[in-house]
Amino acid sequence: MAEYYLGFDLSTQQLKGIAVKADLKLAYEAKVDFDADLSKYGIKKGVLTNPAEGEIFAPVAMWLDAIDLVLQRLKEQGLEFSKVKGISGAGMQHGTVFWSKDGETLLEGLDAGKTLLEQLEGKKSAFSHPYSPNWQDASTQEQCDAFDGRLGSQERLAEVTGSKAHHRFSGPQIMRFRQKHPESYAATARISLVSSFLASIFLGKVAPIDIGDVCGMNLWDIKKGGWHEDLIALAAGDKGVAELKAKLGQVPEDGGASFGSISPYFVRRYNFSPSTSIVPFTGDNPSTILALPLRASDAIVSLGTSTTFLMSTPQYKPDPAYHFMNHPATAGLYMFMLCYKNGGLAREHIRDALNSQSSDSNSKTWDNFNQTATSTPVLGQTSSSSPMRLGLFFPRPEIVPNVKEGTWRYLYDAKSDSLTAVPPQEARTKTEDSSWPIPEADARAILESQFLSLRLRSQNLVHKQGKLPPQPRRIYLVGGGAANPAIAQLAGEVLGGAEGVFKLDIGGNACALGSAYKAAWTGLARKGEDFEAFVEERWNEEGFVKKIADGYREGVWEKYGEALKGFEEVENRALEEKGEGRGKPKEMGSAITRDRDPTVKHD
Ligand SMILES: Nc1ncnc2c1ncn2[C@@H]1O[C@H](COP(=O)(O)OP(=O)(O)O)[C@@H](O)[C@H]1O
Ligand SMILES: O=C(CO)[C@@H](O)[C@H](O)COP(=O)(O)O
Repeated sequence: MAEYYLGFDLSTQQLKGIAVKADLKLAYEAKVDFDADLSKYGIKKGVLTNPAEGEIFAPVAMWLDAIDLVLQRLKEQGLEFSKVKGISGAGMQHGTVFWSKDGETLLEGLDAGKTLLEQLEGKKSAFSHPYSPNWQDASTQEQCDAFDGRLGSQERLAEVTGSKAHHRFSGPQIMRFRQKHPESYAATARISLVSSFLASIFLGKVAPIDIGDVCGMNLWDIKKGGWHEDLIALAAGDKGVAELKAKLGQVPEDGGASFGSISPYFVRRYNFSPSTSIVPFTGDNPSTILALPLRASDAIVSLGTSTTFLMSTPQYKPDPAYHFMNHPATAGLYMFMLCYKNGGLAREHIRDALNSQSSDSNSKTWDNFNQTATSTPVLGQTSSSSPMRLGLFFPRPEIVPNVKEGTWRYLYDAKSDSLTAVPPQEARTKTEDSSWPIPEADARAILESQFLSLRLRSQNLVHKQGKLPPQPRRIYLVGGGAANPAIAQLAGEVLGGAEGVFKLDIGGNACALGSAYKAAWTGLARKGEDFEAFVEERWNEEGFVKKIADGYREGVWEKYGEALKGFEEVENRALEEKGEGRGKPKEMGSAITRDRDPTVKHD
């Protein structure tokens, strides 16, 4: 009898669910698109905003609706839930859900004849606050300054927790929630991350936070393997340490140990077997690295709403310029991550500007954007001596670097190492128009800019590839943007990749797939078999991945290397003009000038 393992991904714009068989082959997949399916919540691109305070958040009720809907869709496709042996999942990182004092009782007593929404957001609410702060939120600069200051420096905070303070990280967010909504904070019995919220629904009680995802909070001491007392005191107020620890709960060390069996609600309502195991749900990025048997110097670029760059490494080399987190399945491994807020939506802005000039001005297709990006020469140079076009395109405040929203366009002369600002469109003359036609030149420039930033910050973590200079061995593209051939081409041109640029050829969602693999590993692995060995054994290279673009191109990769210095300077100018937070002048430099020896271990 076939048996299935389910993986979910609750991300910014969708909830996706997929089922794999024991050989890890994809069997079923379904999704709920929040804007298309649940527009009644008034969301746009999955979220609500309060621009006056830089707040971005999502209604928890919408996610409850989405869970019922995605299960219905999986059922309609023919998935027999009684054959599901294990469930895991992932949630967008950093977001918190605040459970009320009634939350756990309501979860435990769910009536299979009613929907989740009716019962958890009904007469009594399971939540002390109806919204979950979203990772795009930028309202916590004051709290971030306090977090960076508490341990003395951004470097020290990064050393202890894996990251300097970030607006979206749960610690600063919880601190602000306590300050802004003291009554709701007092009425909060438990706090979940988005991942552990989703696990809680399936488990029928509040599930623990996962060992990988907990590193996205600025509250967890990675080396100690426990909550950091001083940072908890900062978020909670000095007298509230024990209270906040109780709200957050214990974090199990083993990311693969089952939490127990599925809630009776899903047994009765959807006919799951009562023995279906609920396996720790982790963050969407940690889960994504589980979808591939990553080797040294392999990199994943996730092109969702955010752009993230992910590597799996045994080295813990924290720095304020990026993030380190515990690997979600294997103790002793870490996930290296860069995360950009201006990913998919920033590219869409330029796509829409180009399409608005065409006959079908409302078109949402990428053809125009792709054709324009690939027909523009490398860095916009018409000859090897003409200046390079370097830009930053941030319609929303950015994380890397920490600057407010804005657009910067510069012409860079690599020989004299000088930058000339391109004036805004309304103040431009005809000559300048040809040096940077807007929006045409933006199509290539935004892709180059996004990949140059990744290259700049990851160059210390990649190794020589045979005779080729240090660069990724393979680049794997995942997320919505991975479907785009122009993006794949530019990823290879800028970042290299000795073997090329690849994408998963199994379904549309690496993150949910990674979760389903974890559920399968927990259910099927031999005693002591680690996650990597389990996946490697079942890996079918031809069936699972597909090469979609060349990587390293001699001459082109080196040309982008010449642009890095100018690009770093463009970021510095943006930081000077619109940077946020303490330490803004250091933010960039540290990424390139610090130790260049990738073998150095910090203990
Ligand atoms: N063909 C395409 N080319 C470029 N970007 C695309 C394409 N298809 C989808 N996208 C982008 O993918 C994004 C959604 O990606 P997805 O990984 O599903 O998002 P999330 O996980 O953040 O909800 C959209 O914002 C869109 O910009
Ligand atoms: O904030 C981060 C990671 O630190 C984001 O990557 C979120 O985890 C959201 O991811 P997507 O919705 O873009 O997949």
